[in-house]
Amino acid sequence: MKVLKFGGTSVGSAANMRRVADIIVREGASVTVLSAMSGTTDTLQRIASFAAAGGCEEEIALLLAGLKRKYVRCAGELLSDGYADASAAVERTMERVAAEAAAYAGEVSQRTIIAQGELLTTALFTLYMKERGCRAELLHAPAFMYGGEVRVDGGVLRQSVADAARGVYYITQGFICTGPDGRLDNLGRGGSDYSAALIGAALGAGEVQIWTDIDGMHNNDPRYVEGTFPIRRMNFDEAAELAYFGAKILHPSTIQPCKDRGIPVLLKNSMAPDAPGTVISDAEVGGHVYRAVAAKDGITAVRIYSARMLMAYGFLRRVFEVFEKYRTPIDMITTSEVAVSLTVDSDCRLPEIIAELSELGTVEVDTGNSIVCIVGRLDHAEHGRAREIMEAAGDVPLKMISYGASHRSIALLTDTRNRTRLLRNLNDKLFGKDAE
Ligand SMILES: Nc1ncnc2c1ncn2[C@@H]1O[C@H](COP(=O)(O)OP(=O)(O)O)[C@@H](O)[C@H]1O
Ligand SMILES: N[C@@H](CC(=O)OP(=O)(O)O)C(=O)O
Repeated sequence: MKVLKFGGTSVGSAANMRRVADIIVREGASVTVLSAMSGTTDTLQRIASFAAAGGCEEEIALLLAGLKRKYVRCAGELLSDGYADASAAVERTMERVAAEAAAYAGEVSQRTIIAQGELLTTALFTLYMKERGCRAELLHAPAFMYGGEVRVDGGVLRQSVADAARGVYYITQGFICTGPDGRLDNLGRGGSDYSAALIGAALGAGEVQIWTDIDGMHNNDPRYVEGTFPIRRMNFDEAAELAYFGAKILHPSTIQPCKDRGIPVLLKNSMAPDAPGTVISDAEVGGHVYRAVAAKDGITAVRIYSARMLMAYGFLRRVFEVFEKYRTPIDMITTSEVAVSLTVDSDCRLPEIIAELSELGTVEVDTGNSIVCIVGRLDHAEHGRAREIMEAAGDVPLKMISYGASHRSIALLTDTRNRTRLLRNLNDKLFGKDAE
């Protein structure tokens, strides 16, 4: 059984959706997970923000009209028999978003609004599959996907896809789920990859395929660095480190469910389906020491100075408890005699966190940073690795270095203004022309 996921760019137009349908049929996909057409979730998020601010009816109407045009045009180019159903679905969705925005009731409305992109895209695409003569069925992901302590109701899911072996193509939404309060919720931005991995794991799939707009995981971020190349095979742990530290192609939580069940993950290009892509599995991959570099922006560094830390135990526990209380994960951490520095990628609870940390010592907050992570076989017993990396970084100022927690990665913190230069320096020095 194969589970395939297509990202927003892969379903971003009628032409791309046709390509996606070809791939689904060619691969014999049992379950297909779709994101919303590219740009939709951002627009819905903006509508929700305007609704939260209040008094922005015009802005909301303008955004809704744009969305409606995009979906109606797509339906027009894609469908003939199914067009009337599709445009009725578009109309209903726009009305629902408008009503939710008008009666905005905080986070619950926000979640409902941003869920509509996946719901509409999958509805449209299922109509198209049917029009092509395929036996396609639309599955409502929140019926089996749960957020909070994320889980899939395997019983409900297996029952829902019972006819997969008889050639039915099941289409479902990535990203969305039922929240702990029983209402529509989501798995966080970019979460459709995670949906596919969870569904694959729950069904014991033979393979999870993540289809995007690039030929697999590259050795560096192609948005900032020229001459990057795809990595053909990766180990689960390497891929997890890269996704965690920013490789945008993969949501950070995607690898674990597949690793737990030993299910290979393939990263493929929907614009070039015959390109080999990247295979991620539990096989140890030999070869070059340095595998890839990734960057994550929007990082805030928090430093806590306290003489009480000197020779004390229990201090770090108290610091961690504050982050735990506000459900804010820590990415990097370094300590000195009287200070601890750590980084977070979410600043939504930062005011409360800082207020509580201030009871432990003097707190300094430094925003606008990036983590750049080098992933490879970084055997700590080998001579000269750290020097090699530092020399490659060159004169880029580094604010924190995290080395030693894993044999697979070293993470560097720098001001985001230096991120591209650091990525390029590392690319030039750590990856020779013959690297893959
Ligand atoms: N290491 C990397 N390898 C491949 N792509 C990367 C990497 N880092 C960043 N990217 C970017 O990620 C993009 C794909 O992002 P993604 O969110 O998966 O798209 P979608 O969900 O629309 O399919 C690529 O177009 C590429 O620019
Ligand atoms: N549509 C959601 C979920 C998602 O995963 O999208 P994509 O696969 O296009 O990154 C988002 O934009 O966050």
